[in-house]
Amino acid sequence: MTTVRVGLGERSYDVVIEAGLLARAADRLLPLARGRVMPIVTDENVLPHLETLRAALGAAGVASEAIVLPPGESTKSWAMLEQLSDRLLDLGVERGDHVIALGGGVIGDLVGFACSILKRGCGFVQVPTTLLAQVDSSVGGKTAINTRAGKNLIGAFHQPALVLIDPTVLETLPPRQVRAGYAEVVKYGLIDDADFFAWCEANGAALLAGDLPLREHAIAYSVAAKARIVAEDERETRGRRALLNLGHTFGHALEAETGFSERLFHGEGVAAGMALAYGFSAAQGIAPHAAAARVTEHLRAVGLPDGLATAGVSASGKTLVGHMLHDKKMDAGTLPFLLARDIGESYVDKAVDLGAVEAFLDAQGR
Ligand SMILES: NC(=O)c1ccc[n+]([C@@H]2O[C@H](COP(=O)([O-])OP(=O)(O)OC[C@H]3O[C@@H](n4cnc5c(N)ncnc54)[C@H](O)[C@@H]3O)[C@@H](O)[C@H]2O)c1
Ligand SMILES: O=C(O)C(=O)C[C@@H](O)[C@H](O)[C@H](O)COP(=O)(O)O
Ligand SMILES: [Zn+2]
Repeated sequence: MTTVRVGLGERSYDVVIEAGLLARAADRLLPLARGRVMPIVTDENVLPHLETLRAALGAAGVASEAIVLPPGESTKSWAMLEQLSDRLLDLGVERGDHVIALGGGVIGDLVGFACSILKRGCGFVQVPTTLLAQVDSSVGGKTAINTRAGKNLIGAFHQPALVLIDPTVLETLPPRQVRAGYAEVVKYGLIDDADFFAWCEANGAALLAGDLPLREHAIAYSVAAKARIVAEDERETRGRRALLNLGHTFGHALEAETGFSERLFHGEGVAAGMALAYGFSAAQGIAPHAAAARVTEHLRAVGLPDGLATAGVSASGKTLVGHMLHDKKMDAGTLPFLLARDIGESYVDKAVDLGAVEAFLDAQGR
Protein backbone atom coordinates (compact mmCIF):
# COMPACT_ATOMS: atom_id res chain seq x y z
CA MET A 1 0.00 0.00 0.00
CA THR A 2 1.20 3.52 -0.81
CA THR A 3 -0.26 6.65 0.73
CA VAL A 4 0.48 10.06 -0.75
CA ARG A 5 -0.54 13.11 1.26
CA VAL A 6 -1.66 16.13 -0.75
CA GLY A 7 -0.51 18.94 1.52
CA LEU A 8 -2.94 21.84 1.29
CA GLY A 9 -3.34 23.01 4.90
CA GLU A 10 -6.91 22.46 6.07
CA ARG A 11 -7.78 20.99 2.65
CA SER A 12 -5.05 18.28 2.87
CA TYR A 13 -6.05 14.71 2.06
CA ASP A 14 -4.67 11.22 1.50
CA VAL A 15 -4.45 9.34 -1.77
CA VAL A 16 -4.36 5.63 -0.93
CA ILE A 17 -3.14 3.19 -3.62
CA GLU A 18 -3.53 -0.54 -3.09
CA ALA A 19 -4.52 -3.54 -5.18
CA GLY A 20 -7.91 -4.81 -3.94
CA LEU A 21 -8.65 -1.59 -2.05
CA LEU A 22 -12.19 -1.27 -3.44
CA ALA A 23 -13.37 -4.31 -1.49
CA ARG A 24 -11.81 -2.87 1.68
CA ALA A 25 -12.90 0.73 1.07
CA ALA A 26 -15.36 0.75 3.97
CA ASP A 27 -12.50 1.05 6.50
CA ARG A 28 -11.64 4.43 4.98
CA LEU A 29 -15.17 5.59 4.20
CA LEU A 30 -16.85 4.73 7.50
CA PRO A 31 -15.63 7.90 9.29
CA LEU A 32 -16.92 10.06 6.40
CA ALA A 33 -20.34 8.38 6.29
CA ARG A 34 -21.46 9.77 9.67
CA GLY A 35 -24.16 7.07 9.86
CA ARG A 36 -25.90 8.51 6.79
CA VAL A 37 -26.65 7.21 3.30
CA MET A 38 -23.62 7.68 1.00
CA PRO A 39 -24.48 8.65 -2.59
CA ILE A 40 -22.25 6.91 -5.16
CA VAL A 41 -22.21 8.49 -8.62
CA THR A 42 -20.90 6.33 -11.43
CA ASP A 43 -21.49 5.49 -15.09
CA GLU A 44 -22.99 2.50 -16.86
CA ASN A 45 -19.61 0.91 -17.66
CA VAL A 46 -18.52 0.80 -14.03
CA LEU A 47 -21.39 -1.30 -12.64
CA PRO A 48 -19.27 -4.34 -11.58
CA HIS A 49 -17.08 -2.07 -9.44
CA LEU A 50 -20.16 -0.29 -8.08
CA GLU A 51 -21.37 -3.68 -6.81
CA THR A 52 -18.02 -4.36 -5.10
CA LEU A 53 -18.05 -0.98 -3.41
CA ARG A 54 -21.70 -1.19 -2.33
CA ALA A 55 -21.18 -4.68 -0.93
CA ALA A 56 -18.15 -3.49 1.05
CA LEU A 57 -20.07 -0.53 2.45
CA GLY A 58 -23.14 -2.66 3.18
CA ALA A 59 -21.05 -5.20 5.12
CA ALA A 60 -19.77 -2.35 7.26
CA GLY A 61 -23.31 -1.09 7.90
CA VAL A 62 -23.11 1.89 5.56
CA ALA A 63 -26.16 2.37 3.33
CA SER A 64 -25.52 3.75 -0.14
CA GLU A 65 -27.58 5.12 -3.00
CA ALA A 66 -26.34 4.69 -6.58
CA ILE A 67 -26.73 7.34 -9.27
CA VAL A 68 -25.75 5.87 -12.64
CA LEU A 69 -25.07 8.30 -15.49
CA PRO A 70 -24.43 7.65 -19.18
CA PRO A 71 -20.72 7.18 -20.05
CA GLY A 72 -18.68 9.53 -22.19
CA GLU A 73 -17.38 13.08 -22.41
CA SER A 74 -20.85 14.45 -23.21
CA THR A 75 -21.83 13.70 -19.60
CA LYS A 76 -19.68 16.69 -18.53
CA SER A 77 -22.55 19.02 -19.49
CA TRP A 78 -24.91 21.63 -18.08
CA ALA A 79 -27.79 19.18 -18.52
CA MET A 80 -26.08 16.43 -16.51
CA LEU A 81 -24.94 18.91 -13.87
CA GLU A 82 -28.54 19.98 -13.36
CA GLN A 83 -29.83 16.41 -13.30
CA LEU A 84 -27.16 15.26 -10.85
CA SER A 85 -27.57 18.28 -8.57
CA ASP A 86 -31.33 17.70 -8.41
CA ARG A 87 -30.81 14.03 -7.55
CA LEU A 88 -28.35 14.89 -4.78
CA LEU A 89 -30.76 17.51 -3.40
CA ASP A 90 -33.60 14.97 -3.53
CA LEU A 91 -31.42 12.63 -1.49
CA GLY A 92 -31.03 15.40 1.11
CA VAL A 93 -27.26 15.65 0.87
CA GLU A 94 -25.90 17.97 3.56
CA ARG A 95 -22.74 20.08 3.50
CA GLY A 96 -21.04 17.65 5.89
CA ASP A 97 -21.86 14.61 3.71
CA HIS A 98 -19.50 13.00 1.21
CA VAL A 99 -20.58 11.98 -2.29
CA ILE A 100 -18.49 9.21 -3.87
CA ALA A 101 -17.34 9.74 -7.47
CA LEU A 102 -16.71 6.20 -8.77
CA GLY A 103 -15.48 6.33 -12.35
CA GLY A 104 -13.16 8.00 -14.80
CA GLY A 105 -12.28 11.65 -15.20
CA VAL A 106 -15.72 12.46 -16.57
CA ILE A 107 -17.49 11.31 -13.41
CA GLY A 108 -14.80 12.83 -11.16
CA ASP A 109 -14.92 16.23 -12.87
CA LEU A 110 -18.72 16.37 -12.96
CA VAL A 111 -19.31 15.10 -9.42
CA GLY A 112 -16.55 17.32 -8.03
CA PHE A 113 -18.10 20.36 -9.67
CA ALA A 114 -21.62 19.47 -8.47
CA CYS A 115 -20.24 19.07 -4.94
CA SER A 116 -18.45 22.42 -5.16
CA ILE A 117 -21.78 24.22 -5.62
CA LEU A 118 -24.22 21.96 -3.78
CA LYS A 119 -25.33 24.01 -0.77
CA ARG A 120 -22.21 26.10 -1.56
CA GLY A 121 -19.99 23.09 -1.13
CA CYS A 122 -20.29 19.56 0.24
CA GLY A 123 -17.66 16.85 0.62
CA PHE A 124 -16.70 14.26 -1.98
CA VAL A 125 -14.41 11.27 -2.34
CA GLN A 126 -12.70 10.24 -5.56
CA VAL A 127 -12.61 6.52 -6.36
CA PRO A 128 -11.04 6.61 -9.85
CA THR A 129 -11.53 3.61 -12.13
CA THR A 130 -9.57 4.61 -15.27
CA LEU A 131 -5.79 4.88 -15.53
CA LEU A 132 -6.22 8.54 -16.48
CA ALA A 133 -8.28 9.27 -13.39
CA GLN A 134 -5.91 7.27 -11.15
CA VAL A 135 -2.79 9.11 -12.31
CA ASP A 136 -4.25 12.56 -12.81
CA SER A 137 -7.85 13.74 -12.60
CA SER A 138 -8.74 12.36 -9.14
CA VAL A 139 -5.97 14.43 -7.53
CA GLY A 140 -5.72 18.20 -7.35
CA GLY A 141 -9.29 19.46 -7.19
CA LYS A 142 -9.84 20.73 -10.73
CA THR A 143 -13.52 20.10 -11.50
CA ALA A 144 -15.46 21.18 -14.57
CA ILE A 145 -17.99 20.68 -17.32
CA ASN A 146 -17.61 21.43 -21.02
CA THR A 147 -19.70 24.10 -22.79
CA ARG A 148 -20.40 25.19 -26.36
CA ALA A 149 -17.29 27.38 -26.21
CA GLY A 150 -14.95 24.56 -25.22
CA LYS A 151 -13.37 22.25 -22.71
CA ASN A 152 -13.66 22.66 -18.92
CA LEU A 153 -14.73 26.29 -19.24
CA ILE A 154 -17.17 26.17 -16.33
CA GLY A 155 -15.78 24.72 -13.15
CA ALA A 156 -14.22 25.24 -9.75
CA PHE A 157 -11.29 24.18 -7.62
CA HIS A 158 -12.78 21.81 -5.05
CA GLN A 159 -10.53 19.29 -3.34
CA PRO A 160 -11.78 15.79 -2.46
CA ALA A 161 -11.60 14.63 1.15
CA LEU A 162 -9.96 11.34 0.16
CA VAL A 163 -8.86 9.46 -2.96
CA LEU A 164 -8.99 5.64 -3.04
CA ILE A 165 -7.14 3.95 -5.91
CA ASP A 166 -7.45 0.24 -6.65
CA PRO A 167 -5.26 -0.56 -9.69
CA THR A 168 -7.00 -3.93 -10.20
CA VAL A 169 -10.18 -2.20 -11.41
CA LEU A 170 -8.23 -1.38 -14.59
CA GLU A 171 -8.58 -5.05 -15.58
CA THR A 172 -12.01 -4.25 -17.06
CA LEU A 173 -10.91 -1.05 -18.82
CA PRO A 174 -10.72 -1.32 -22.64
CA PRO A 175 -7.08 -1.22 -23.90
CA ARG A 176 -7.68 2.01 -25.88
CA GLN A 177 -8.75 3.73 -22.65
CA VAL A 178 -5.72 2.38 -20.77
CA ARG A 179 -3.47 3.80 -23.50
CA ALA A 180 -5.22 7.17 -23.37
CA GLY A 181 -4.58 7.36 -19.62
CA TYR A 182 -0.96 6.37 -20.15
CA ALA A 183 -0.43 9.63 -22.08
CA GLU A 184 -0.86 11.54 -18.80
CA VAL A 185 1.74 9.23 -17.18
CA VAL A 186 4.26 10.07 -19.92
CA LYS A 187 3.42 13.74 -19.32
CA TYR A 188 5.04 13.68 -15.84
CA GLY A 189 8.34 12.52 -17.36
CA LEU A 190 8.20 15.18 -20.05
CA ILE A 191 7.40 17.92 -17.53
CA ASP A 192 10.46 17.59 -15.33
CA ASP A 193 11.88 14.07 -15.06
CA ALA A 194 13.88 12.69 -17.99
CA ASP A 195 14.66 9.53 -15.95
CA PHE A 196 10.94 8.80 -15.59
CA PHE A 197 10.44 9.33 -19.33
CA ALA A 198 13.23 6.78 -19.91
CA TRP A 199 11.39 4.44 -17.48
CA CYS A 200 8.28 4.88 -19.64
CA GLU A 201 10.24 4.06 -22.78
CA ALA A 202 11.51 0.88 -21.12
CA ASN A 203 8.29 -0.22 -19.42
CA GLY A 204 5.36 1.42 -21.23
CA ALA A 205 4.51 -1.55 -23.42
CA ALA A 206 4.50 -4.04 -20.52
CA LEU A 207 2.48 -1.64 -18.36
CA LEU A 208 -0.12 -1.34 -21.11
CA ALA A 209 -0.18 -5.10 -21.53
CA GLY A 210 -1.34 -5.39 -17.92
CA ASP A 211 1.70 -5.77 -15.64
CA LEU A 212 0.28 -4.89 -12.20
CA PRO A 213 3.53 -3.91 -10.39
CA LEU A 214 4.44 -1.59 -13.28
CA ARG A 215 0.97 -0.03 -13.17
CA GLU A 216 1.25 0.41 -9.40
CA HIS A 217 4.62 2.10 -9.80
CA ALA A 218 3.35 4.45 -12.53
CA ILE A 219 0.28 5.37 -10.48
CA ALA A 220 2.23 6.01 -7.26
CA TYR A 221 4.88 8.00 -9.12
CA SER A 222 2.30 10.10 -10.99
CA VAL A 223 0.18 10.81 -7.91
CA ALA A 224 3.26 11.90 -5.94
CA ALA A 225 4.43 14.13 -8.80
CA LYS A 226 1.02 15.74 -9.16
CA ALA A 227 0.57 16.14 -5.38
CA ARG A 228 3.89 18.03 -5.19
CA ILE A 229 2.93 20.44 -7.94
CA VAL A 230 -0.60 20.99 -6.61
CA ALA A 231 0.73 21.66 -3.11
CA GLU A 232 3.02 24.35 -4.56
CA ASP A 233 0.36 26.03 -6.69
CA GLU A 234 -3.16 24.86 -5.87
CA ARG A 235 -5.00 27.36 -8.09
CA GLU A 236 -2.56 27.64 -10.98
CA THR A 237 -1.62 31.20 -10.09
CA ARG A 238 2.14 30.75 -9.59
CA GLY A 239 3.18 29.30 -12.92
CA ARG A 240 4.00 25.87 -11.46
CA ARG A 241 0.66 24.06 -11.91
CA ALA A 242 0.42 25.27 -15.51
CA LEU A 243 3.13 22.67 -16.24
CA LEU A 244 0.45 19.97 -15.75
CA ASN A 245 -1.15 21.45 -18.85
CA LEU A 246 1.70 20.24 -21.09
CA GLY A 247 0.14 19.12 -24.38
CA HIS A 248 -3.29 20.38 -23.37
CA THR A 249 -3.44 23.66 -25.31
CA PHE A 250 -2.97 21.72 -28.53
CA GLY A 251 -4.86 18.71 -27.13
CA HIS A 252 -8.00 20.58 -26.08
CA ALA A 253 -8.11 22.22 -29.54
CA LEU A 254 -7.99 18.74 -31.11
CA GLU A 255 -10.74 17.54 -28.75
CA ALA A 256 -12.88 20.56 -29.68
CA GLU A 257 -12.28 19.90 -33.36
CA THR A 258 -13.40 16.27 -32.98
CA GLY A 259 -16.50 17.34 -31.04
CA PHE A 260 -15.44 15.91 -27.63
CA SER A 261 -16.37 12.53 -29.03
CA GLU A 262 -15.20 8.93 -29.15
CA ARG A 263 -13.13 9.97 -32.17
CA LEU A 264 -10.45 11.29 -29.83
CA PHE A 265 -10.29 10.61 -26.11
CA HIS A 266 -8.81 13.27 -23.82
CA GLY A 267 -5.60 11.32 -23.24
CA GLU A 268 -5.22 10.77 -26.97
CA GLY A 269 -5.56 14.51 -27.53
CA VAL A 270 -2.93 15.09 -24.85
CA ALA A 271 -0.57 12.59 -26.52
CA ALA A 272 -0.86 14.33 -29.89
CA GLY A 273 -0.67 17.68 -28.10
CA MET A 274 2.60 16.75 -26.34
CA ALA A 275 4.10 15.65 -29.66
CA LEU A 276 3.02 18.97 -31.18
CA ALA A 277 4.40 20.97 -28.23
CA TYR A 278 7.77 19.24 -28.61
CA GLY A 279 7.60 19.53 -32.41
CA PHE A 280 6.87 23.25 -32.16
CA SER A 281 9.66 23.71 -29.58
CA ALA A 282 12.08 22.01 -31.97
CA ALA A 283 10.83 24.01 -34.97
CA GLN A 284 11.46 27.20 -32.98
CA GLY A 285 15.01 26.09 -32.14
CA ILE A 286 14.16 25.79 -28.43
CA ALA A 287 14.47 21.98 -28.13
CA PRO A 288 16.74 19.56 -30.01
CA HIS A 289 14.96 17.79 -32.88
CA ALA A 290 16.16 14.53 -31.30
CA ALA A 291 14.04 15.24 -28.19
CA ALA A 292 10.91 15.80 -30.29
CA ALA A 293 11.68 12.61 -32.22
CA ARG A 294 11.99 10.61 -28.96
CA VAL A 295 8.56 11.81 -27.84
CA THR A 296 6.97 10.95 -31.16
CA GLU A 297 8.66 7.56 -31.32
CA HIS A 298 7.52 6.52 -27.85
CA LEU A 299 3.93 7.61 -28.43
CA ARG A 300 3.86 5.80 -31.77
CA ALA A 301 5.45 2.68 -30.23
CA VAL A 302 2.62 2.34 -27.71
CA GLY A 303 -0.12 3.13 -30.24
CA LEU A 304 -0.97 6.69 -29.21
CA PRO A 305 -1.54 9.57 -31.65
CA ASP A 306 1.64 11.56 -32.29
CA GLY A 307 0.29 14.44 -34.36
CA LEU A 308 -2.64 15.76 -36.36
CA ALA A 309 -2.88 12.88 -38.84
CA THR A 310 -2.97 10.14 -36.20
CA ALA A 311 -5.38 12.23 -34.10
CA GLY A 312 -7.68 12.27 -37.13
CA VAL A 313 -7.70 16.06 -37.40
CA SER A 314 -7.44 17.85 -40.74
CA ALA A 315 -8.41 21.38 -39.63
CA SER A 316 -6.27 24.39 -40.55
CA GLY A 317 -3.85 26.08 -38.16
CA LYS A 318 -6.20 29.07 -38.02
CA THR A 319 -9.15 26.92 -36.93
CA LEU A 320 -7.11 25.16 -34.25
CA VAL A 321 -5.63 28.39 -32.91
CA GLY A 322 -9.21 29.74 -32.84
CA HIS A 323 -10.10 26.94 -30.38
CA MET A 324 -7.01 27.77 -28.32
CA LEU A 325 -8.19 31.33 -27.74
CA HIS A 326 -10.76 29.92 -25.28
CA ASP A 327 -7.96 28.43 -23.13
CA LYS A 328 -8.19 29.36 -19.47
CA LYS A 329 -4.51 30.31 -19.48
CA MET A 330 -5.32 33.35 -21.69
CA ASP A 331 -3.91 36.39 -19.95
CA ALA A 332 -4.58 39.92 -21.18
CA GLY A 333 -4.96 38.66 -24.73
CA THR A 334 -1.82 36.48 -24.80
CA LEU A 335 -1.75 32.71 -24.52
CA PRO A 336 1.05 31.20 -22.42
CA PHE A 337 2.24 27.95 -24.04
CA LEU A 338 3.82 24.90 -22.46
CA LEU A 339 7.01 24.35 -24.45
CA ALA A 340 10.15 22.34 -23.72
CA ARG A 341 13.91 22.83 -23.87
CA ASP A 342 14.49 19.08 -23.76
CA ILE A 343 13.01 15.85 -22.40
CA GLY A 344 11.96 16.63 -18.81
CA GLU A 345 12.53 20.36 -19.24
CA SER A 346 9.17 21.92 -19.97
CA TYR A 347 8.40 25.54 -19.17
CA VAL A 348 5.74 28.19 -19.64
CA ASP A 349 6.48 30.48 -22.58
CA LYS A 350 4.52 33.73 -22.54
CA ALA A 351 5.94 35.10 -25.78
CA VAL A 352 4.71 32.58 -28.34
CA ASP A 353 3.61 34.12 -31.63
CA LEU A 354 0.24 32.58 -32.52
CA GLY A 355 1.01 33.20 -36.18
CA ALA A 356 4.01 30.89 -35.81
CA VAL A 357 1.79 28.25 -34.16
CA GLU A 358 -0.65 28.50 -37.07
CA ALA A 359 2.14 28.17 -39.62
CA PHE A 360 3.62 25.20 -37.72
CA LEU A 361 0.25 23.44 -37.65
CA ASP A 362 -0.33 24.12 -41.35
CA ALA A 363 3.03 22.53 -42.11
CA GLN A 364 2.07 19.25 -40.36
CA GLY A 365 1.03 16.23 -42.42
CA ARG A 366 -2.72 15.57 -42.36
N1 LIG B 1 -9.59 17.30 -13.17
C1 LIG B 1 -8.42 17.02 -13.71
O1 LIG B 1 -7.36 17.36 -13.17
C2 LIG B 1 -8.37 16.24 -14.97
C3 LIG B 1 -7.16 15.67 -15.38
C4 LIG B 1 -7.14 14.92 -16.54
C5 LIG B 1 -8.32 14.72 -17.26
N2 LIG B 1 -9.46 15.27 -16.82
C6 LIG B 1 -10.73 15.02 -17.53
O2 LIG B 1 -11.01 13.63 -17.43
C7 LIG B 1 -11.82 13.24 -18.54
C8 LIG B 1 -11.28 11.98 -19.14
O3 LIG B 1 -11.29 10.98 -18.17
P1 LIG B 1 -11.20 9.45 -18.57
O4 LIG B 1 -10.17 9.26 -19.59
O5 LIG B 1 -11.12 8.71 -17.31
O6 LIG B 1 -12.56 9.21 -19.33
P2 LIG B 1 -14.00 8.64 -18.88
O7 LIG B 1 -14.37 9.08 -17.53
O8 LIG B 1 -14.91 8.97 -20.01
O9 LIG B 1 -13.74 7.08 -18.84
C9 LIG B 1 -13.37 6.43 -20.02
C10 LIG B 1 -14.33 5.26 -20.35
O10 LIG B 1 -14.03 4.18 -19.49
C11 LIG B 1 -15.22 3.70 -18.86
N3 LIG B 1 -14.77 3.12 -17.59
C12 LIG B 1 -14.36 3.79 -16.49
N4 LIG B 1 -13.83 2.92 -15.62
C13 LIG B 1 -13.93 1.69 -16.16
C14 LIG B 1 -13.51 0.42 -15.74
N5 LIG B 1 -12.82 0.21 -14.62
N6 LIG B 1 -13.78 -0.64 -16.55
C15 LIG B 1 -14.42 -0.43 -17.75
N7 LIG B 1 -14.80 0.75 -18.20
C16 LIG B 1 -14.54 1.82 -17.42
C17 LIG B 1 -16.12 4.89 -18.81
O11 LIG B 1 -17.46 4.51 -18.74
C18 LIG B 1 -15.80 5.57 -20.14
O12 LIG B 1 -16.53 4.96 -21.17
C19 LIG B 1 -11.82 14.39 -19.52
O13 LIG B 1 -13.04 15.08 -19.44
C20 LIG B 1 -10.69 15.27 -19.02
O14 LIG B 1 -10.89 16.62 -19.33
C21 LIG B 1 -9.52 16.03 -15.70
O1 LIG C 1 -4.51 19.30 -12.79
C1 LIG C 1 -4.13 20.10 -13.63
O2 LIG C 1 -3.77 21.25 -13.34
C2 LIG C 1 -4.10 19.72 -15.05
O3 LIG C 1 -3.88 20.57 -15.91
C3 LIG C 1 -4.31 18.28 -15.39
C4 LIG C 1 -4.80 18.03 -16.80
O4 LIG C 1 -4.38 16.74 -17.16
C5 LIG C 1 -6.32 18.07 -16.93
O5 LIG C 1 -6.70 17.63 -18.21
C6 LIG C 1 -6.99 19.37 -16.59
O6 LIG C 1 -8.37 19.20 -16.48
C7 LIG C 1 -6.77 20.43 -17.63
O7 LIG C 1 -7.02 21.63 -17.02
P1 LIG C 1 -7.57 22.90 -17.78
O8 LIG C 1 -7.39 23.97 -16.75
O9 LIG C 1 -6.74 23.11 -19.01
O10 LIG C 1 -8.99 22.63 -18.11
ZN1 LIG D 1 -5.37 16.08 -18.99
